[in-house]
Amino acid sequence: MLWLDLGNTRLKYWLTDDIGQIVAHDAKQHLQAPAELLMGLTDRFERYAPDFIGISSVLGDNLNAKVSETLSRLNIPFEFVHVDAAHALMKSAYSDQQLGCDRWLQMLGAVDKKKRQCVIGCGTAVTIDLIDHAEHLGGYIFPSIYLQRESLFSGTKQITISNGTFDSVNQGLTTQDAVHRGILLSIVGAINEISHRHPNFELIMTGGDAAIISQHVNRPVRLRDDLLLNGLARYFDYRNKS
Ligand SMILES: Nc1ncnc2c1ncn2[C@@H]1O[C@H](COP(=O)(O)OP(=O)(O)OP(=O)(O)O)[C@@H](O)[C@H]1O
Ligand SMILES: CC(C)(CO)[C@@H](O)C(=O)NCCC(=O)O
Ligand SMILES: [K+]
Repeated sequence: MLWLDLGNTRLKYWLTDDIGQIVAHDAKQHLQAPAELLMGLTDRFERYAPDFIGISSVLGDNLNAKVSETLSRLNIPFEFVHVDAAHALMKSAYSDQQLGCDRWLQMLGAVDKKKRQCVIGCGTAVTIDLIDHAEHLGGYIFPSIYLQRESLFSGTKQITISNGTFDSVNQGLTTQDAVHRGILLSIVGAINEISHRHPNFELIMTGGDAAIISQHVNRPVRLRDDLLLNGLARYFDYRNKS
């Protein structure tokens, strides 16, 4: 099987064998041109010769149509995931017309009906979702630390582009430190507040910035980099059985 994750920043793919082991994987910045990037990958995908391609996309109908057009040339069956708020593995009170596919799949990949869970995705946006015994209660969406920094750069005169690091939540004494520490605190503070309100929810983090952020969270965090892939596998596995 070939699995595709079309995110706002990167395109990721995984090739898995019959027992679900990853045999090839890559992640590439798509610079808002995912269909073009896919075009460049079609030779490789043809060589992989998967029997099916399962797709998570948060790119919207227009880009998804272009992606479909590109994939049609491969003569390999493919299918986009559609969020289902009434799915047997997890019910959701969230509008399934709106809930991002990546968010939903990350939850589907983590969900355990015996647990209370807080799933935090740290990609282009940071998402925080609460799940109570396989019932999604809703969540929060924040701009990532990088998006927050860009908005300060573009919306102010005196804060100019700099390449500081997000490594502390203590008060800063320079513009660069104040910006980076303030932004990191906005997300870490929110996570700590949410975890304080929901003390018996297990904290699970995934995505590119999970390691940077989790260091400052004041409760144990489970880092998982396989949630979306696991969600994709569960989704299509379930579909094939029903
Ligand atoms: N200057 C930057 N601007 C934006 N993102 C950056 C920058 N530098 C690094 N990044 C990384 O790009 C990542 C976004 O892609 P990543 O693959 O990590 O997460 P993701 O959840 O897959 O994102 P998405 O699915 O939205 O593409 C951010 O998590 C961040 O670590
Ligand atoms: C929040 C993001 C950007 C995270 O990648 C994505 O899941 C998305 O575009 N979601 C749609 C909005 C929503 O989830 O309510
Ligand atoms: K948008």
